[in-house]
Amino acid sequence: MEIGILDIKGSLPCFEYFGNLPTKIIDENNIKDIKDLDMLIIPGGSIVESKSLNENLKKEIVNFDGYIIGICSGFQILSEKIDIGRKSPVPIIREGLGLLNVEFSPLICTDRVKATLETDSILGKKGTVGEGFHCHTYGNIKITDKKTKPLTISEVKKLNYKMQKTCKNIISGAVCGKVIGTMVHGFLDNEHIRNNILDNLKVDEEERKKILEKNKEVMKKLKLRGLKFRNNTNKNITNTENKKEIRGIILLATGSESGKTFLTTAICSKLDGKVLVSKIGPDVRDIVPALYLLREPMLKYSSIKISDRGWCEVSEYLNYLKNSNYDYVIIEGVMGAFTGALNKKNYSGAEIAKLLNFPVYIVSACNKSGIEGAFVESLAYYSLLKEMGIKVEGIILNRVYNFNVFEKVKKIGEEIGVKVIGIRKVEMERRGLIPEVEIDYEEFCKLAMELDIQLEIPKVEIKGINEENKNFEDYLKEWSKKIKNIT
Ligand SMILES: NC(=O)CC[C@H](N)C(=O)O
Repeated sequence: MEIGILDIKGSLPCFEYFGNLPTKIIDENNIKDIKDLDMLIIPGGSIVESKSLNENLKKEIVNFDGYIIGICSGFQILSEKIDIGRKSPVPIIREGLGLLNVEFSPLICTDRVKATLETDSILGKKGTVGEGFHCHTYGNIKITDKKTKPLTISEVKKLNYKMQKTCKNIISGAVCGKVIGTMVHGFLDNEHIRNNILDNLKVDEEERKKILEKNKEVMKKLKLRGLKFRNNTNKNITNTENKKEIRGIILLATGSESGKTFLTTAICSKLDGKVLVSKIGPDVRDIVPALYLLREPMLKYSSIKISDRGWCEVSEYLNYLKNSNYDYVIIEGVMGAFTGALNKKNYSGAEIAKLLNFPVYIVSACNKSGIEGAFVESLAYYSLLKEMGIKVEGIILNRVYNFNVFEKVKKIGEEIGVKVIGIRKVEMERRGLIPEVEIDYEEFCKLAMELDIQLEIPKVEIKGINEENKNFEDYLKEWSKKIKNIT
């Protein structure tokens, strides 16, 4: 039994485990081997956005007569067409392979879901339920012909950033003969789904063992291939020592669109060792570029809940870290550090940073109020975060366009003991580099790797939740009084 996993530009072969089924890596160099496979798994990623399929690869996939399972991006390329024109006044249509009679258009979802099989397939009988998660920008599915049947229905709560009043069932997969597609990542990692596949392919015990053995090797290789993205090629990507220190930071911004995702990705590209990258709040799409270069899987711990939104509670997160062997933990904040703080308790990035008790860097971009304005704004954030008892490691001014000016604010920072780091402006105006509308992981990661960024990442002590009775309003009042005293 030979099960291929496609590892090409923009694909995420380590995002999930695919039931530990893959026994062979298929890339640009051995596409001729596709025809000899029993099954081809096409992972998620930005395969459409990265324009990764060349004519030869297309031909091999279309002519392949074994099973094909496409997940998310892998599903999209099996369809007829994909409109990736999010926030574009006109649709931006990319042709798919047409193996499934499906059309895709923008629909954002990052929920963890229960998904139910709508029809019998090698994944199991109709009515079988599995778990997994969505992580897409273009996930609206229209089936255009009866030949193709809905495969999975997902129960979702949040679509296009909006909480639904009640849980909604959306079509999340399609099947036509031996071609299968689903948006649900991790679906094959459900033990019973994996077993159904092996049963339906009539794989005996002996062969199952062989598959597992081969899969271990495949996983190792896939992971090592990711090193091409690490600037720091000490090649130490697995930390085997038990008790050792974890270093970590949280990037909290003064507002959205400050380039947090780009910085998170760039920082991860410089690190050596085992890295956990997580997002405060539910929008796990932001950490996918970092996972792309780290070749780490998306985990429940990839999203830290902010109020009731997201995947795992702060306490669960800290527990997980306590028993982990990570060298680094990089956490990307959400919107501005204080956005939502007066709304409900623990509704802001700053409050989550406090609960985690991790050091923080404040990120402020210079493109709105200039280097001067960004510095002033960050200082205000700095002092209020301090007021809240949060450790602030420093200020990162992003998109610095003039280093003479920057040096002046840096010096002023030095005089008061505040570390100010300047990151040069990177030209990122075109689609494919803007996470919010379209992102090509390969291009985005290449740019991130080239970024010169040197940060002190301090040791963190993983304790229990750092909870206090005071709420944000109290801190804000106290801090405001101090400002009043200046006048
Ligand atoms: N996770 C994925 O495979 C994402 C697919 C595609 N890039 C989208 O955002 O819709």
